[in-house]
Amino acid sequence: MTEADHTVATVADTVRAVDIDADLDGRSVIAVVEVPATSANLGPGYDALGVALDVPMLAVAREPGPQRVTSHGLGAGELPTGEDNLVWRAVVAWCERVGAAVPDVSIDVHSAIPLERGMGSSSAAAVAGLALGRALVGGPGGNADVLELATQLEGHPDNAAAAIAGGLVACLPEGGFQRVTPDPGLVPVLLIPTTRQNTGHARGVLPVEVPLQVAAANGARAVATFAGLAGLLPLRADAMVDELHEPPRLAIMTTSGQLVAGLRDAGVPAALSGAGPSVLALLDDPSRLTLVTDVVDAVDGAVEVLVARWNLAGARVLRAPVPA
Ligand SMILES: Nc1ncnc2c1ncn2[C@@H]1O[C@H](COP(=O)(O)OP(=O)(O)O)[C@@H](O)[C@H]1O
Ligand SMILES: N[C@@H](CCOP(=O)(O)O)C(=O)O
Repeated sequence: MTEADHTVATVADTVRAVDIDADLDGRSVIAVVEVPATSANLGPGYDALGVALDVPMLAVAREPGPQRVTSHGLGAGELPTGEDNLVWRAVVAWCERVGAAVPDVSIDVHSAIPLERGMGSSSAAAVAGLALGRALVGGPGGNADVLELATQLEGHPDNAAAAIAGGLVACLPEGGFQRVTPDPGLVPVLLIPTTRQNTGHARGVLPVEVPLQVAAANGARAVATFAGLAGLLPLRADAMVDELHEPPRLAIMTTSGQLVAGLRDAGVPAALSGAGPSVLALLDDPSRLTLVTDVVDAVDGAVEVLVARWNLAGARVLRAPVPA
């Protein structure tokens, strides 16, 4: 299966229907974790704000099989199957952190999170591996160690924090984050172009320095965006405007630029999702979806419209070994 063959919505249904207790080739299940997709930045909250969405990744550890990692769903056929796979590297990172021997397991990953689309696939993979490692070998509970290791693997904390805790998060520069429940009256809609954007590359186009006034204005809008998403104030389209990372990124992602501009012109709060190319729009009334589809119909390039829901649970252990 290639990503072009299936929509995120149909693959998400397939992943939700996976029988996580099924043996495979006689190899029984040892541990299972589920991790959500995420949308980071939310406009002005570069490397700081993130939300979790109901698009799942499942990682199932079984007795060892022919390869270390097998990917199903989105990413199958292109992701590494050996010890260089990010999910496995995260399992190893957790074991090293807690001083445990790395267990000899094979992992099946079932993912509906498309690669390099700005929906946090790499963070989900890292958090899945760390959570699976903890389920397999134990170690400290809480979020701190998982977030620290995921941030090391990723280079930024925003997706990882949302993937760990679910909901809406604000990451603090010195580490850690604060989480709130996003406004249940807001509907997150993802516009997912078929094109891809490697996050590392999209970080490389950003300026090293910005003027003080730009930084100050961005900070003000980030506060208004967080308050709006948390349901404390109405979410305004002009609050989600960013001047740090979106201008250089939208200059290299034409369809995303058209989507963001069209949505904001229509008064719909919207932002580049993560490093793109997907775009996140927020609707305070589901009937406003036609405003979104009108903008999508007007742009160049194919775009999937995914009406999503908030994920509030974050990373969950669905099966774990019974302690001896
Ligand atoms: N299911 C997965 N298993 C292993 N690695 C993954 C998985 N999903 C994503 N990755 C890794 O993350 C990379 C994509 O990360 P990135 O460029 O940050 O885009 P995204 O916006 O999707 O996070 C992939 O090329 C791969 O290396
Ligand atoms: N803050 C990061 C977020 C990247 O998210 P992704 O889903 O595109 O990996 C950034 O803007 O680089």
